[in-house]
Amino acid sequence: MTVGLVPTMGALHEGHLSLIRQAAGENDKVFVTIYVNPTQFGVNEDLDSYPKTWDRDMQLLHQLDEHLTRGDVSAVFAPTTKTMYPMLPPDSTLPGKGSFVNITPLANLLEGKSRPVFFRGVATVCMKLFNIVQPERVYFGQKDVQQTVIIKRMVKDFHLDTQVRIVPTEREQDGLAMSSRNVYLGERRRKVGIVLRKALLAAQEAFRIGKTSREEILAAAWEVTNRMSMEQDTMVPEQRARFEVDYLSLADPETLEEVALVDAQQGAVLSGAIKMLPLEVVRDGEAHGVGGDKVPVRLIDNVILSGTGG
Ligand SMILES: Nc1ncnc2c1ncn2[C@@H]1O[C@H](COP(=O)(O)OP(=O)(O)OP(=O)(O)O)[C@@H](O)[C@H]1O
Ligand SMILES: CC(C)(CO)[C@@H](O)C(=O)[O-]
Ligand code: BAL
Repeated sequence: MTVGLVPTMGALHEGHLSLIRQAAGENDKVFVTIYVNPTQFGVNEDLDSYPKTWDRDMQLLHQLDEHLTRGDVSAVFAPTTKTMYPMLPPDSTLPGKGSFVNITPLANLLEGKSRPVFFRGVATVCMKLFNIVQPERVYFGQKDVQQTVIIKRMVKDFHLDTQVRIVPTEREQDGLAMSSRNVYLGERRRKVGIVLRKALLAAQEAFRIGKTSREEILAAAWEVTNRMSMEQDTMVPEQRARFEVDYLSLADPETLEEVALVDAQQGAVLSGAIKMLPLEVVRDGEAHGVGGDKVPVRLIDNVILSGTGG
C-alpha cells in the first residue's frame, strides 16, 4: 500500500482536485489535509477571514472519490491547532517562540520578502504533516512555485523519505490561476487581475523567440503591467481597479536567486506577484467579492522557462 499526501488549507477548487486526482493515480490511498496553519500568516494577514467551506469541501471530495478509477480518498485530516502545536501556542512573530523549520535563504526571497514568516510556517507545518502521515509521496501545486522549491529542499536536507510531486497550475478560462483567495476579488478586480498572467506570457514569448537576457525578458512583462496600470489610471474611480506589482522575477530554478541570463541547460523560473488594491468606489449592482471588494488581494503566478536539462 502506498499513501499520497495532499496538504491544503481547504476552500477547495479544481486546482486542489487535480492534485488529488494525480495522487490517486500514483498511490493506493490519498490523504487530504485541511488545516489553515496560523504560523504561515503574518500578524496583519488574513488568517481570521481565510475562506472556510467545510461542507462543500466534503461534498467535492466525495464526488471526486466516486469517479476515481484508481486509488481513493481514504482520509481527511483536519487537525486542531492544539494537535499541530502541542507544546507552545503557534507564534507568527519574528523571531517567534516554538520549534520551526527554517529553509534559508530560499524562504527570504520573492514571496518571503513581503511575507517574512510565511515559509517558516509552511515548512514547519509540512514537516509535522509528513511526520504524522509518513506518505510515500507528497503533492504540491506549481502555482506556488517557491513553496515547491522549499519543500523539495527540506525533503533533501532533512533526508525525509518521501517523493515530492509537482502538479501543473489549473486555470480559469481566461488563464487566471485558480486560488482560494480569488473569492475576495469581485468582478471588476477579477477582470484586471489577469494582468499578471498576460505579463508572464509576454516574457515567455520573448524567451521563445530567442531572448535570453534578464533585461529583454522582464522588459516584455513590465511593458504589459505598465500599460495596463496606465489604462486603469486614466479611468474614473467608479470604473477602475488599481494594482501594484510586488515583483517580477527571473530566477534560478533551484536557488531562486535572480539571474542575469537564462542558462540554456538549467532554464529559469519566471514569476511574479501583484496586489489588487481595494476598490476606491464600489458601485451598486456590481458583483462583489467577499469583503465588499475592500480586501487587498495578492495574486501570484509563474511560468517555467525550460532548459535543455529538462
Ligand atoms: N490553481 C492551482 N493549480 C494547481 N495547484 C494549486 C492551485 N492552487 C493551489 N494549488 C495547490 O494546492 C495546494 C493547497 O493550496 P491552498 O490550499 O493554499 O490553495 P490556494 O488556492 O493556493 O490558496 P491561496 O489562495 O491561499 O493561495 C498547494 O500545493 C497549492 O500549490
Ligand atoms: C502547503 C500548505 C497546505 C501548508 O499549510 C499551504 O501553504 C498551501 O495550502 O499551499
Ligand atoms: N497557497 C499558499 C498558502 C498561502 O498563500 O497562504
